[in-house]
Amino acid sequence: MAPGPIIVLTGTPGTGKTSTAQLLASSSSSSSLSPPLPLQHINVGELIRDKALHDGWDEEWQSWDVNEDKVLDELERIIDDRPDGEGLILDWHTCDVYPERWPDLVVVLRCDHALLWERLEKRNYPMNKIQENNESEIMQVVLDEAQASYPAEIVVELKSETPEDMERNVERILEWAKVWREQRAREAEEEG
Ligand SMILES: Nc1ncnc2c1ncn2[C@@H]1O[C@H](COP(=O)(O)OP(=O)(O)OP(=O)(O)O)[C@@H](O)[C@H]1O
Repeated sequence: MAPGPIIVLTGTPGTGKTSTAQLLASSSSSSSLSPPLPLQHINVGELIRDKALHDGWDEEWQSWDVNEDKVLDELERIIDDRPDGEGLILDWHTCDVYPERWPDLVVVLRCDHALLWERLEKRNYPMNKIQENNESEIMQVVLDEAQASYPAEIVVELKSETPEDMERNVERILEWAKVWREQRAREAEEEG
């Protein structure tokens, strides 16, 4: 069986990547598709912390000083070693570090900036980080980054402000994955 799709799920911190990726992964494994199309959730931020893919802790920004080469090597291992038929969801607040050939779909989650401010405040983010992320969301930095890094036809922007938005987004991505697999199977058949 061919490998499943690589879905880059990105957006400003707090837009809902991890919540969406968790729902997407669990919905994909419980869906009635035959054969199944499981999507494994990779929380890249957690991977960086757990596997020390960084060069230390930045006190001012309260974040890891990410070592991109180590991150890419680790992700490449995960991509190569995944079981046949399994897709991946790469959940991270940045997306331009991946090689262009990796993603089959790039989803950029968007959220009203006032709502984002509240979400980050609830998480006790330091003020400089709340402000930076808020400005970044207003200026659509992550969307611009995605559009500059990947072909327009694979980049989609989805609103993620309510639980209903999240459910709708998960349904849309699952539907996309199903069609993506059907197209791949047709192409493989044509190639003989
Ligand atoms: N669509 C949504 N509707 C309502 N609440 C949401 C939605 N998406 C996320 N949230 C809430 O916003 C907060 C941040 O969500 P989440 O951790 O998924 O964001 P994130 O983009 O992964 O953040 P980070 O990049 O910092 O990991 C959580 O409390 C979550 O429950």
